[in-house]
Amino acid sequence: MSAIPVTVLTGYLGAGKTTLLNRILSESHGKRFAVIVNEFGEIGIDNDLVVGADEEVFEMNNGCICYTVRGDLIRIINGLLKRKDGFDGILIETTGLADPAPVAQTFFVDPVVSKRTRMDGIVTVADARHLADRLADSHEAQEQIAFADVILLNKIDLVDEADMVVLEQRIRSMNPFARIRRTQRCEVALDEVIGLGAFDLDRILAMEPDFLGEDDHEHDQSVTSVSLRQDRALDPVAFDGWLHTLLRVQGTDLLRYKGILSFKGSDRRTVIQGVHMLADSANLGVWPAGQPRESRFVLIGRNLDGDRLRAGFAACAAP
Ligand SMILES: Nc1nc2c(ncn2[C@@H]2O[C@H](COP(=O)(O)OP(=O)(O)OP(=O)(O)O)[C@@H](O)[C@H]2O)c(=O)[nH]1
Repeated sequence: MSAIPVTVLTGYLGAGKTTLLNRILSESHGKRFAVIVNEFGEIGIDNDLVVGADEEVFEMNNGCICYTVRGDLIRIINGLLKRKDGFDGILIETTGLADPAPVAQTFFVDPVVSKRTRMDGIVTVADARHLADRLADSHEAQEQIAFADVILLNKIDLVDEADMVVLEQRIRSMNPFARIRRTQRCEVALDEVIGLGAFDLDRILAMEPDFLGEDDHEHDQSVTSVSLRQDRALDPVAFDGWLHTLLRVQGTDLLRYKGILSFKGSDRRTVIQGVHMLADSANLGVWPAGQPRESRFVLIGRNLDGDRLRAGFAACAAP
């Protein structure tokens, strides 16, 4: 049974999450998605999405299944995995104020859920008109940008080109790895947000975030990123120890990390990714012919000490 890709959709209040969901629920894309709307907290979702607000589960006429979560996310997903009619993907909307981390972590923690699903990506919808203000005053808004694999910079009709460029630079300085898409009413091809596969890792890791200002102190921003590379194969025990210690000591600061690693004694590519303290690893298959077996690991978070991280990672190289 292949693992079902899960996409977490996040974004500040009013950014356009429901607009994107409506698009997915009503477009004829020929795919079957299960959409889980996280209704914890007092922030309801738009009535046009929740057709029958009393029901927990309902099917849209394009085949998508919509769930509103009033109970436990794991219970809902377990129920969903028991359904005989398969899914092409699961999409979870978190409320605008929610920290996406616990939702993303669910997929690494629960044994059944982590076996049957895989985190495909985190999509953040940002309101281009208000993002700069929110980044200044909201911790959640910063985290939503830092976590993202894809950022829809939405409501571009309300912002001029010069402001957009500044905004994109600002986003880049916080998260050099995310794919940024400018949208109006979240108009975006579905395969830009769903089915990214392994977080688009190859593309992300192929970038040179060092050029994008990881140690750039011009911006007084607490969220930064560090990218690590190593030509020599890693010692699995040393890496495990280093990562465990790092997560124990700095897990709360680590918003997101992901990497493709080459371990001594293995001809497979290992993917490691995580959110805060919880990490997950998987095998990507053998290294493609002609591709250097280089380990690459990127971290996004607060209070990251680049030199220390580089030294720690370098020490994981196998003798
Ligand atoms: N001008 C403009 N308005 C938009 C755009 N996209 C969405 N909106 C409007 O912005 C408002 C908020 O959009 P929603 O999709 O409800 O946003 P949300 O993130 O789901 O909001 P919450 O669920 O309250 O957090 C709605 O009135 C939308 O019609 C856009 O590209 N341009």
